[in-house]
Amino acid sequence: MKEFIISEALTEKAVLVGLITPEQNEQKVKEYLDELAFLADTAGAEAVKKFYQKLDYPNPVTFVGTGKLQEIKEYVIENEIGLVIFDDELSPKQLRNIEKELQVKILDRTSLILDIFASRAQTANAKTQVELAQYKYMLPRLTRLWTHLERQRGGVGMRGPGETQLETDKRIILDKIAKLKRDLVDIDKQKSVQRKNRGKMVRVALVGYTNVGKSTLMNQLSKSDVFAENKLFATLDTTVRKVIVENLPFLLSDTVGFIRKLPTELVESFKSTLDEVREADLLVHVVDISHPTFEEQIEVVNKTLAEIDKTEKPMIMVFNKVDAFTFVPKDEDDLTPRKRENIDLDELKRTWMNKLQDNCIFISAKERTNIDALKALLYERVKQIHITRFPYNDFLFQQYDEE
Ligand SMILES: Nc1nc2c(ncn2[C@@H]2O[C@H](COP(=O)(O)OP(=O)(O)OP(=O)(O)O)[C@@H](O)[C@H]2O)c(=O)[nH]1
Repeated sequence: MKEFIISEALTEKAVLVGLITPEQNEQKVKEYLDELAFLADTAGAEAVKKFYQKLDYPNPVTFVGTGKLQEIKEYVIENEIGLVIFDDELSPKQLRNIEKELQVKILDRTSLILDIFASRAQTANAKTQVELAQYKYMLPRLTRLWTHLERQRGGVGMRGPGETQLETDKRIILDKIAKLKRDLVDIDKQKSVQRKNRGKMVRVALVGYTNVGKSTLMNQLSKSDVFAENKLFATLDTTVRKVIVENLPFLLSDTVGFIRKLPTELVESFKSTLDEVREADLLVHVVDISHPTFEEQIEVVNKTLAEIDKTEKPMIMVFNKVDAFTFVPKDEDDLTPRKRENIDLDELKRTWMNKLQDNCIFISAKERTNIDALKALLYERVKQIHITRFPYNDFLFQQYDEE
């Protein structure tokens, strides 16, 4: 089953395909494909061409229309492309038909993200979570992957009487899923013991869209050396550090970045990573304000948070990368897909501060702009939580004084 992990194959030129529908306008699809190109790059593939098609809804047989598929096919043959990536999730039937027609490797956004996850997973926990997510993704697509095996009845010893190969394969995968889930329960137990052992310290979790600068900020706040890279999902596992501001220690965790269009059942596979979010006392939502679609990224993060944790937690919004914010003036004849084209940074600050009051702050983690102000804000919030929880106990402060 390991051949499902396809990282090694992704060193090739890729073509991207997006559909413009009444739900996804042209500007949005262009932004999605830019992000898909970034994802492809992270996986090791170079996006050399983007194809778009306007349709009322995806073609149930081939996703795009037959004419468009022929156009893609000609391009693929002419330019010796080995990989075509679709921005939306393909049904097993669409996948099968497209593969048959194009005769090259076909991926969709989900399988590409899972491939990146697979190549980034370092610890047993991350590896188990990714493998579980991959099998969950694979299960409904078995007909595509395994029909050729259906004819080879009798070949594999584990098969039950009267079962087709497909049923056997499904059963094998369901068994694997069950085993991975059990493994994760064990890992969860260990992790929750670890979390309990962290004592009474207030827990703060950095959350945010992928590549917004969470690890960079973690480094700045904790002076640690967490891996920060301009690639998506540099952080798959949660890193926890003790941070001390003034005299007040608290625990800060860096979590996996969120991304749009990731199916919820796959998000669930990352349960033990996301437990860090569930069990946090305070969320620090990091935003890349220099990104053209940062508002949409905020929505994706808030939506994902609501899915994984029903309780409303206190949250601070940290608008990062102010150094990279570019102002696009009103009168410029501009083709940009930028939503905020007529807004400068001050106006943006005013808008968000009106909305969130002192629950937001504008920083540059890279250039250390306003980091001290962020520390002061964190100090206030962590102190409040600590005092509410232990009104008669200044244990934490004492503990640190004694160290
Ligand atoms: N210009 C600018 N770049 C920044 C800033 N903070 C981080 N970056 C860059 O943004 C990229 C992503 O940073 P990370 O810290 O890895 O982001 P992350 O949110 O942890 O990423 P994931 O692990 O994908 O979730 C890196 O190239 C950083 O150098 C900033 O304040 N300004």
